Amino acid sequence: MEPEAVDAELRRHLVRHGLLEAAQPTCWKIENSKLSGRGVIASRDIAVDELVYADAAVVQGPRCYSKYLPLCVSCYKTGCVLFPCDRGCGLPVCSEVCQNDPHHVEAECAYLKGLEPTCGSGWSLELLQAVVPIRALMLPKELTRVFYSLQCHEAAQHGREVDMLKSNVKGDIDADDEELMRRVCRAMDTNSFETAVIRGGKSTSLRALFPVGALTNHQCVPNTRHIVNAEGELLVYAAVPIAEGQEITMSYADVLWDTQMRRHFLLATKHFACQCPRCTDVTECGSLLGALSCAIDNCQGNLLPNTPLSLNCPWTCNECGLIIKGRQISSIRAGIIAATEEFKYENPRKVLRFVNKELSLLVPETNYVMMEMMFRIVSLFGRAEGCTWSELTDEELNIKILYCKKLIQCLDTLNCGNCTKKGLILYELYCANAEKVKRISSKESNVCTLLKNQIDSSANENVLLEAMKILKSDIVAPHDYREIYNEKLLLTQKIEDIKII
Ligand SMILES: C[S@@+](CC[C@H](N)C(=O)[O-])C[C@H]1O[C@@H](n2cnc3c(N)ncnc32)[C@H](O)[C@@H]1O
Repeated sequence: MEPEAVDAELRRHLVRHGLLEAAQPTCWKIENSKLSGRGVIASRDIAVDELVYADAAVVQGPRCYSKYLPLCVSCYKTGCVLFPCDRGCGLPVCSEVCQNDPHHVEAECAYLKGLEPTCGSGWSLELLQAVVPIRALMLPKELTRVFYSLQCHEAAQHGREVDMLKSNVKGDIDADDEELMRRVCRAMDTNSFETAVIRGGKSTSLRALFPVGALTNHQCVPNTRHIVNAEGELLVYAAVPIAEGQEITMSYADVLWDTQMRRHFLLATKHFACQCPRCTDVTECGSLLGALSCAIDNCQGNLLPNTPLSLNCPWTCNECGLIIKGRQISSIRAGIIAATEEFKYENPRKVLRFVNKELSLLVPETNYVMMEMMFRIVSLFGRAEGCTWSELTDEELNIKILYCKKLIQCLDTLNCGNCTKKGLILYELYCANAEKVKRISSKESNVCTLLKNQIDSSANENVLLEAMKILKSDIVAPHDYREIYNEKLLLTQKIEDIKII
């Protein structure tokens, strides 16, 4: 579909959801992109932190990976007792209320019952994975049209949900329904976003199709960040100032991954070979996220790829000039990744021991695996079982603060601006600083130290404000963040009310 027609379709979608007034100007337009196909282009200068667009999902539901399942098909609760829906649709629910929820009864439940699931009195994980394309069948015509305006991966694996559906029911599927469901699967694999809902204080990962989001192309240093709010809307903000005519981009991969990791992921999941400025730069914008330690004794240099876009190129040390073949680099990388996998999901203290005793001997501190481990320690110190705030030693608290600063420095070197990851790390830094101030206040009686502590405490409030400016009402932020955010929001509203009175 031509950019102008897609632009009009998207505007109708946003107006239908009350996210745009008819004829209201926007700071974006859909045009042909220099990156690929069509893209979202800035129609005027956009300031940092300005809302670029808010988008509503056309369809939302369980992800198609058993890792994120099972869950209740109605409320999406996980980690609870699930039982098969009494109506015999073959899907799991967690309560009578969920079983009788009209959204479930009138949609996937009615459709599946008609097809006679083969799981008998049980429920099927495979049918649960097919819920999103089934839900798309119930959408009004103007919404199914959206799926035909989007780019779609054509490979055979995109549509396995429909294959799973067919092998789990006795009845025949209407040919038109199958065609639409396969289109939906392909469109979801190309364009869907990971979203989440909070149930029982825990977040469940879901997938959703946001049409304007689906037109937003990728860059490894994107100029936006995005959050999903409690209403399930996608909110896209400028992470850096964006000039009129520039393409609005987001990252489909983790910004802290190195070039090989990101390019491999993008090729495998989104079927394109990224050639953005970061991917072509040997140092990855100076971050050295891909660098490996030189193999020569006492050499402090870094091994860097000669031509980063080619997977098997030789790597050269930037100090001593040592050249290592691409094949050897691949096996070194594979060894590091395998060693890391073992510790990745361990208790954070074990991760820290691994970082200090093993990883630091294998890779320089700038390497992305190191960053990944630091991020894990930062996210879990203060929260994980056995490592709650009162259980952390002073030394561990200082390590958390140090890692927060290193991670922020890396994001700033990449020029990621006010990206979501920075917001999350700033919040962790705020929490760790606050704990440190609390500890000093309870131990000290020296007036000068207490005064300095008070100054540190008020400076720390600015760190919290910075984090809040970025994360806003993001539902995947830690639950204690969301509590603080809501409290501050309430306070601001009260002050506004007083001003009006
Ligand atoms: C969500 S769509 C983006 C919109 C798409 N350009 C269109 O015209 O509908 C994702 C697909 O766009 C393409 N794409 C996005 N960013 C790209 C980039 N930086 N370089 C090359 N292709 C890209 C890839 O084919 C990817 O699978």
